[in-house]
Amino acid sequence: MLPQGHPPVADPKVGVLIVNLGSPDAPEPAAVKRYLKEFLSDRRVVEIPALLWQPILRGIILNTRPAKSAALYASIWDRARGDSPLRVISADQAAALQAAMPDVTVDFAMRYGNPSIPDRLAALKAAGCTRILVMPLYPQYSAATTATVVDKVGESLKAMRWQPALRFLPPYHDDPLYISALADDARAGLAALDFEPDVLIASFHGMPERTLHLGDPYHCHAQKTGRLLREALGLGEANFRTAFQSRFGKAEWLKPYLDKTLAALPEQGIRKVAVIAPGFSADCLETLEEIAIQGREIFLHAGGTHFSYLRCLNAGNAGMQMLRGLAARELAGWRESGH
Ligand SMILES: C=CC1=C(C)c2cc3[nH]c(cc4nc(cc5[nH]c(cc1n2)c(C)c5CCC(=O)O)C(CCC(=O)O)=C4C)c(C)c3C=C
Ligand SMILES: [Fe+2]
Ligand SMILES: [Fe+2]
Repeated sequence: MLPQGHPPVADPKVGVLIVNLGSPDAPEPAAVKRYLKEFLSDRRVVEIPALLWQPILRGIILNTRPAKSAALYASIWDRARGDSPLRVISADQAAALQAAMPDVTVDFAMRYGNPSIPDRLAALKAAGCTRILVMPLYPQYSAATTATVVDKVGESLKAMRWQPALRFLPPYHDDPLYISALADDARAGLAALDFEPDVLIASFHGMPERTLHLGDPYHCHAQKTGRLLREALGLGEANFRTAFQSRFGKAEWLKPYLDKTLAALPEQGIRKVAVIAPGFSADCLETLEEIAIQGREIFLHAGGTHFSYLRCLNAGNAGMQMLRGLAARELAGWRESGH
């Protein structure tokens, strides 16, 4: 019994918060503008001094890009559920993880936009979670993704008197659980095609090339995932490529670029390709639009005959088995303690 006048105390619980990048609230210019303003003002995402960058962002980018991006978002929006694919899939992943781990409280948040990290951390705390495992669903570490989740969690905890204990899922780019989930899913995806690809392309989101020289391990993590996936699938180097997509701005980004690769393959006699996106835990604008729509057009226009995009792990069996395994490992010692 608590003494009279003592603030209420919930039964201590363990929480899990899965986090992905985020989407605008609606496929409309005003919502995209709000989202891009938050995203592109993050100094880990655009590493240009704010005094230089903010006038470009507010004066040019936020006046031109939202209308274009909103149209692209509209082309992939999940109409049935009235939401962005990334948010819909994140919700499904959280629900499936919750069903598999009834003794912990699972929720999801988006780094930019909604549901926000401070909001969901506050909800987990209110539900009694004194220990929280944060799982940034980025297999490959980068300062622009993984680190900024940690930053935001830290910022959110600044406002809390009674902070929960925290753990963070480390990058899992070479984890056997991840590689075998990718390989199993890729094998099933390839077997379901009505053609046999000459080449499988593993496409990763790009990063500015200078981040590699500044010590960001993202490029190395992506290359290693690509190699391990190729080996797990038993493919030779001639039948596999790693590429980087979604270049943003005028600087050099990690190469080879996906669009240039797709445009060049047909003249090398490679006319049938499948593309997989192992760096994305959930399908989103960058996969459903940039690869599956734009990538296909580029390849077929260049003389390719067969193109297929293999979807992400999403909330499917292989991916959920992996997330359960990763979560169970990172929670070791917490669940058993009765918290
Ligand atoms: C998976 C890893 C990701 C890395 C690394 C990454 C780096 C990065 N991204 C931008 C700029 C943009 N990215 C955008 C969308 C977007 N990016 C990722 C993931 C990574 N980004 C995802 C999952 C998504 C899709 C979100 C969705 O709602 O579906 C966009 C917005 C879309 C647009 O307007 O075209 C921008 C802009 C930079 C600058 C960067 C590294 C420095
Ligand atoms: Fe991005
Ligand atoms: Fe490297």
